[in-house]
Amino acid sequence: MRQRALKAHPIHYSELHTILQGKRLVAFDLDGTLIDSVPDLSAAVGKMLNELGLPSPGEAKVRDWVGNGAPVLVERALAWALQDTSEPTPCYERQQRAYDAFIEYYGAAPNTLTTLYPGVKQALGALHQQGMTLVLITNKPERFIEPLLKHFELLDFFTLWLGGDSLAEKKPHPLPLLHAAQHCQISPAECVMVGDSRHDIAAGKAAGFTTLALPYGYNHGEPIENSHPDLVLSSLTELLITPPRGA
Ligand SMILES: O=C(O)COP(=O)(O)O
Ligand SMILES: [Mg+2]
Repeated sequence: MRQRALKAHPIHYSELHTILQGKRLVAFDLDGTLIDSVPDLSAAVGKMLNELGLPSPGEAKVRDWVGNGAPVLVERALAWALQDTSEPTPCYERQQRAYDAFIEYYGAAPNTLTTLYPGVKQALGALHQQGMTLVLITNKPERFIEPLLKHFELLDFFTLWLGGDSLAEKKPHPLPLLHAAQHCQISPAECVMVGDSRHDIAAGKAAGFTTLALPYGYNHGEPIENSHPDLVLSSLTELLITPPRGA
């Protein structure tokens, strides 16, 4: 059942300061955290299903299917489209054809309808300026990361980016987070994971990172508060709050 997200309370400087104190690395999720990519993902899913003679699901459904990487997104879309047909479980060939078509359609138009969320560039810029090491950890296939970051002029902020297919495990497994920390020679206790889904928060907790959540992204229709992150921001603009006068 879809629940209404709890309204994040306004963040006080001291709260954020405590969370970020002594931190040296911030790992950002991509879809639903930095970019609202569902319109383009949904268009590609629709074209893929139409090519197979199946109906388009529309953006609202796709929004709830994003978060476990492209193969699972395609699996969920096929399961929805085939549920009332004589082939409720697609054969391997159909699954593979669907995945290849999705990758082709999404690769052809990954940033036509996709937009940056408020405060993203400013927050990344401010953290980078403060000397924080920034990494990007998404479950999206790695091939799409660099073109998207380039398109939105975010690439230069990041030291490292990992996709769902970059390593043997993806979020909610802690491996990509631990890999990033080790690569940057920073201990997990000095790292923060910022994301919109339960997979980001679970991976962050399992890796020993502090966890910050955004409530506006894609979390399978559930409030992110259910995952008990260390702090919920209402937007990345809140990372820009400055000390109160005299603090
Ligand atoms: O491709 C996905 O499933 C979503 O990727 P994310 O990890 O950037 O939210
Ligand atoms: Mg996400």
